[in-house]
Amino acid sequence: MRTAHRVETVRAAEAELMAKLPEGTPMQRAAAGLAAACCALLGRGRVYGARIVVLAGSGDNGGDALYAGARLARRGAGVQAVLLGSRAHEGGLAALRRAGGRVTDDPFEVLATADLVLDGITGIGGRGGLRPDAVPVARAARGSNAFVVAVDLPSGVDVDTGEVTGEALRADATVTFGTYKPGLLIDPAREYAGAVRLVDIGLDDHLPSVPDVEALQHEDVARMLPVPTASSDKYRRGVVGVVAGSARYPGAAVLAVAGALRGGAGAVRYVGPAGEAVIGRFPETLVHDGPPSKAGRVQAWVVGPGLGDGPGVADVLASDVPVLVDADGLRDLDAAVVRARTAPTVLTPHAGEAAALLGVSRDEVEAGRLRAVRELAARFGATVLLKGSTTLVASPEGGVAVRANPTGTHWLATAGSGDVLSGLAGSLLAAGLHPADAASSAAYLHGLAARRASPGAPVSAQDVAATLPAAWRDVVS
Ligand SMILES: NC(=O)C1=CN([C@@H]2O[C@H](COP(=O)(O)OP(=O)(O)OC[C@H]3O[C@@H](n4cnc5c(N)ncnc54)[C@H](OP(=O)(O)O)[C@@H]3O)[C@@H](O)[C@H]2O)[C@@H](O)CC1
Ligand SMILES: Nc1ncnc2c1ncn2[C@@H]1O[C@H](COP(=O)(O)OP(=O)(O)O)[C@@H](O)[C@H]1O
Ligand SMILES: [K+]
Repeated sequence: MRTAHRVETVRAAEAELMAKLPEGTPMQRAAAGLAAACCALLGRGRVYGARIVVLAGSGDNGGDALYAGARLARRGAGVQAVLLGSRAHEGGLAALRRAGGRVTDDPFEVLATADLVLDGITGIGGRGGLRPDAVPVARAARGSNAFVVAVDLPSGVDVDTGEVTGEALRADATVTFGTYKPGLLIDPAREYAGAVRLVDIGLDDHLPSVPDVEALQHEDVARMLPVPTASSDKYRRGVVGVVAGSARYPGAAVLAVAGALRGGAGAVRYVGPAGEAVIGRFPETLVHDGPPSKAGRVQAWVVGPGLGDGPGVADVLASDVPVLVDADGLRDLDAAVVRARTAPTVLTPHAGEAAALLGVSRDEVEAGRLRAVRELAARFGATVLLKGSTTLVASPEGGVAVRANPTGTHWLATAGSGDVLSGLAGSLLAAGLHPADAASSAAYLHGLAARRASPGAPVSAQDVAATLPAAWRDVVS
């Protein structure tokens, strides 16, 4: 599990750590880790003679960058510092000078020929986008051929939320200290960070056990996924009911069932008007064309994909088993009805559906995904999976981390892929997973399957569904 903590928590942990250690030790650990990462990025034998530019703001983020610059200068790199902001970190600047580094007053000249740029303009102390004096320098850095390494986080992004409200410096890689920060796991800021490396500075013992945001890794998902045993039968493994599709959108039913069949439930029961299309494609499905409450026992329902104005939502919400509501099922969803349910509910809106549920604009949701997903979970008393470039999963209970999905590809923005996801997550719910585990492991497998089905090229929803078993195998092996 990768865990991320907000600034306030990091500051408190750092204060405890600093009280235990000689002054300046955490910064030296950060700078050593940063310099080592830069050496690895430059490659063996490439540090000596490398042209490195340090962009140093007025705070400790600049201090980290300057001390790392000093270490690189001692290994033979030519290091030039560009001082931005009201002052420079005294110790870092002195160390750089002692090591042979220089301060330049022509940032554009040195950036034009740089191999590597260290972005130490702002770290966790930055507020808002870059200030006007830093903007042209940041643009020149990005426009150069240099590899840009963000120190702790890309300057100009919001650390705690992943929002980017002004100008920020897009990095190729980020070296972050002590713990991930939420903004490094959530778009749009995540895209500014590039590949992220974590440097241990001894903070772990001082951080709370529950982070603000976390991202699953293979081994976490492997622990959650159901495994049949000798005593399993199709009913004990769980039956998932899928209420989806309409005369207009029969394909949504087929795709939701395709996802559900790969999710570990023992059987999939389809309820709705697209039974023929479903059976034609997946004869193993049990179909029923009456109301869901008369379809027979299920352990979890999925309702909504391609449903149009079709019936079924109220019936399913009145059941006493977990329910996942997606797509058309989310339209005009009554928070009081969801809150009154005795079994868990999972909502899986995309940004447009989330915006409608919250009564705000789609842009607002996309710019502030973390706030939106938390607000929806609290308002509906439900687990909420907010889809999009970073899929987030929030739980209704307080004191639980939001999960940011690290897999996926922008090619997933294709019609029907959300239907596959809802079927998959519903199946995992029926198999007995906790709602947040079902939702987040489904998003993880779905994103992995999309990448695996068609690396770097367009992918269809059917391809994603068909590749789910391979993604599952990757995770558990
Ligand atoms: N504490 C520790 O143990 C460790 C901390 N570590 C490191 O310290 C970093 C945090 O350092 P920090 O607190 O000094 O803040 P930091 O991010 O450098 O920026 C502060 C200054 O920037 C300015 N500024 C603000 N907004 C701006 C903007 N939009 N655009 C431009 N400038 C802006 C403003 O200064 P002003 O110019 O107003 O005087 C403000 O005071 C942390 O990220 C990590 O790298 C590591 O060494 C590990 C150990
Ligand atoms: N820009 C993007 N980058 C990565 N994944 C995306 C992006 N946009 C959408 N997705 C993913 O694609 C899927 C689309 O789901 P949805 O919007 O419900 O489409 P549909 O209703 O057509 O099935 C979701 O899993 C979502 O997270
Ligand atoms: K930075």
